[in-house]
Amino acid sequence: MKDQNVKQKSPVSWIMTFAGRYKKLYTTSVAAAAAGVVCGVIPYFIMGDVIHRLVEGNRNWQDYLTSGIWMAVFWTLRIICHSVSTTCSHKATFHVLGELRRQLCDKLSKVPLGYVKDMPSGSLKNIMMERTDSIETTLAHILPEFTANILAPVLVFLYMLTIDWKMALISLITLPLGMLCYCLMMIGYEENYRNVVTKTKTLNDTAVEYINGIEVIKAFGKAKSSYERFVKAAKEGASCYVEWMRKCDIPFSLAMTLTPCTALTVLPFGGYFVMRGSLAPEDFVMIVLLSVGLVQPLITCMSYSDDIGKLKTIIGEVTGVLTQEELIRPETDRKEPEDYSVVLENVRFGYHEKEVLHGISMKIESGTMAALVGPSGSGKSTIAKLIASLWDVKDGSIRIGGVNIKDLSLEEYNRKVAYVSQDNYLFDDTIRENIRMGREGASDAEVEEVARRSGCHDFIMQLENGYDTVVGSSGGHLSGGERQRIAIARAMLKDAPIIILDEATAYTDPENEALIQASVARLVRGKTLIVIAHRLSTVSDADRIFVIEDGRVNASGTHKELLKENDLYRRMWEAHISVKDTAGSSRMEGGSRNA
Ligand SMILES: Nc1ncnc2c1ncn2[C@@H]1O[C@H](COP(=O)(O)OP(=O)(O)OP(=O)(O)O)[C@@H](O)[C@H]1O
Repeated sequence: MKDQNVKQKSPVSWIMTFAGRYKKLYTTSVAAAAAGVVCGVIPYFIMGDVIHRLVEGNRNWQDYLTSGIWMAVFWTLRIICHSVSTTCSHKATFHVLGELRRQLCDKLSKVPLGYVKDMPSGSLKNIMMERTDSIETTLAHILPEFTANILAPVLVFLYMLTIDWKMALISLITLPLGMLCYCLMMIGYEENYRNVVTKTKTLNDTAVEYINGIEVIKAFGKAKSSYERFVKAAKEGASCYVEWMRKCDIPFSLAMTLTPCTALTVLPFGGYFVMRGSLAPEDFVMIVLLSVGLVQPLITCMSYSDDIGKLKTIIGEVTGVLTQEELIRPETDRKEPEDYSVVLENVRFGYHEKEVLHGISMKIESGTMAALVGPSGSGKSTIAKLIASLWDVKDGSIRIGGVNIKDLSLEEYNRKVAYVSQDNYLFDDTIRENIRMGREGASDAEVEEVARRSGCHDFIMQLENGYDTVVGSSGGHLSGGERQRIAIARAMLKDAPIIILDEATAYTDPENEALIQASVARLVRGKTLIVIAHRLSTVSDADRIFVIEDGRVNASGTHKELLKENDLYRRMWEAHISVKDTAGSSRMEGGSRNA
């Protein structure tokens, strides 16, 4: 399905877009609902016939018994049809919801990382879970019940026309008045509903932020102000809803009172026609009975307009996600890279409107180690993320082994590149499974081997359940350094030919960092390694160091060359050495004090 096709569709065709091979179930559901309506109306015809026979003086009780049995049969059939109809529509609806979530999940893996990161943390989850769930009842009931509730009064009205056309029309007099009141209530519906949705979203995002940021909130004594923000959002959400409901009160009550009042017109006019002799008393009784059943289904239909409004808003939100621009990639590789060299040619990129990379060009030979260094905010991580294909360049190109990465499929590309950042996410699973995520199907022995070689086996074995220790949500049961080491082991298990380490050891103490570096160096031998590190000593033996300043490559070369030729690098190196010296001497001072 092309996502663009999802845009601007009516709710029914939108549902059908996701129903796939379950479309037939919806068709069956509607057909069964229609059959149920016919079965539900036939007893009225039989009833009319019974009244006629009674008035004509028929005293044969067997005739009435047969009519009663037929009425029971049709009512039973009506219940069976209703049950078939709802079963089919529910089955189809659960498939639609499943498909919807699958497409949303799939979409998130194809859109640029920035889109996901820029959304408040609660919003996407809210769209995928709560909001999608909330349309289940509407989706399951709308098609069969709308059909039934429209078709039934139409059939009843047609039947009334055959009895007495004037009385049939008279029975509808209050309907337009009721509808008018209902329409008045619906003025500004979409805007009001959107308003409620926005307020609910704000409340949701505030709650998620409050929970996610609880550590900072406590540490900085912000509990009161954060709680107040949450309460304010809750109050605004509630008052916006109450205000809307208050506006609806009078027109809604009038609509609900006027619409079913068929008796107001049918009784006086019918009585008058009977007295004048232009309407048979038995037809009058029948018209009164039918007029009662004429309006109720229409009221039920009107009550769906609320659900349809909600459905439209949710369709808008879901299509908003589904129509997001994806990273432009083919399904399969258009060309096979010759090697694993990485070349950036005049790359320009910006988050939103602000450009942060202003024409970056660099060449990293296959199988070598390159380092990106530079002041904070100069664009190092952005370059790494572009190479890892988390965003698309705005201008220029990135080539792997001579092939533009836009000509490589995302799936294949992900196999070729392993990216480890400062904040690698660990899933709430065991350490073993978190490492195994690097290569599906890796054996326990392979997982342990890579952990040993990445220098995390020892600390894992000290945990209560070793490799079977569950790391908690986002790896919260582990320290920052431990999380990073596991993320490195996971990337090493992937065994990708290009490895990007973006401050991957930032949380690790210098001793452990040196250990990890040595392990990584052994593990990545022969691969292309791109490292970003603030501690310059950890990258001084890189084959090539790129000095990034303000979104541009200021210089490149080996450590020795840059020390000799580049002012910025020399200053950074001197600052790094003096910090190291200070840290070293204070450690020594601390040591002598302790001695
Ligand atoms: N998601 C984002 N949205 C908007 N601007 C961003 C985003 N990520 C980074 N930036 C901006 O882009 C610029 C480059 O950031 P980047 O993280 O690439 O720098 P860096 O050199 O890696 O910094 P550091 O060494 O501190 O990690 C900065 O001005 C930063 O504020």
